[in-house]
Amino acid sequence: MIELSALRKVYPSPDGDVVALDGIDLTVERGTVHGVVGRSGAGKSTLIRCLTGLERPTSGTVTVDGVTISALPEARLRAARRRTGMVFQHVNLLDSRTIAANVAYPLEVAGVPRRQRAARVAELLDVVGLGDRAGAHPAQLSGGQKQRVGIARALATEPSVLLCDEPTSALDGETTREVLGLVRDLRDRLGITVVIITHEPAVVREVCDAVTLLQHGRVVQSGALADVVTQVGSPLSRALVPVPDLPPGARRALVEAVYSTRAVATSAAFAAVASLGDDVEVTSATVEPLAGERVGRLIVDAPRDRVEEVVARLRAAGLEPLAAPTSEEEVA
Ligand SMILES: Nc1ncnc2c1ncn2[C@@H]1O[C@H](COP(=O)(O)OP(=O)(O)OP(=O)(O)O)[C@@H](O)[C@H]1O
Repeated sequence: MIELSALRKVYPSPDGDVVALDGIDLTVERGTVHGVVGRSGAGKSTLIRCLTGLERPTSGTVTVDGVTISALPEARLRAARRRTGMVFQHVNLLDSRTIAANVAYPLEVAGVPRRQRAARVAELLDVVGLGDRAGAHPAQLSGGQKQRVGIARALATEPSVLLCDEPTSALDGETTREVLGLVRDLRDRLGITVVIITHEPAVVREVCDAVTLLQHGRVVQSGALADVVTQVGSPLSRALVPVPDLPPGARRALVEAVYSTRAVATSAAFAAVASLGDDVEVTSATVEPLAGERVGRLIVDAPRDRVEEVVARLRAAGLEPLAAPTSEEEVA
């Protein structure tokens, strides 16, 4: 489990201090995949660096599996770092070494004897599905395979936490799904805790159990995926369940609504709108598979004097409605 408490990081600079993290309180449950999203400069990388102990917080604490990383002296920090594996956007493998030798590298550094190392590397390559490529060199691998080697290397020292910084942004859609499938598998088989920084809503939808949105170094929204997306009008609901652009032209008043298909069938949601008559219509809608279920979001266009009636009807049908939503926000 990871616990951040009142975490603050200030970088001094000649033009004045830069507050990268401004009082972060966050818990990541053991054995879950937690996404961290936010615009460029929101503080995501700083957060990860504080988790690895590469960066010392200005104040506040970082605790990983009961060890307060932020309070450890330098000498003990190195051992603690082995408990956290890092995966980056660009894998940075040693080209002259085989895949197996790349995965073995952190074990060499940790002083693990040769025979033990070989057994562990074989096991790790099996875990990431590259057991038959041990003797290949990085240049012979696809981008997705390289990323899997990076994950195997990060797992070499048996970390309890895997920190992933934009692990799939250099990969195409199919390969992204493959790597995320592996992350899910690691969570399920090894019970590992994963923190994944991403700017891609699809990554959060596909693999995260919980998600946190950062803005200017602060937590704007955080929680289990199924909960945040059904908070109507919230930035994560809008980013993770995006509806197509509203058609141009005159609008009367808008009502936004979200629903989990576990509670409300999409046909029932549309029937509730239809029951309001011809002058109330769905102007944009989507249903996204997410967190093991499906979440729908729709925007209803209605005459201004019927907004309250629309909200009441949608609520009675089991949806979470919001009158007069502001414009769609881009958060990721
Ligand atoms: N070493 C540093 N010295 C000074 N300022 C820094 C340093 N590292 C980060 N910052 C500043 O701290 C803020 C947060 O940066 P950070 O890299 O954590 O954001 P980010 O959300 O990861 O952004 P990106 O998505 O672009 O990587 C930014 O304003 C950045 O300019």
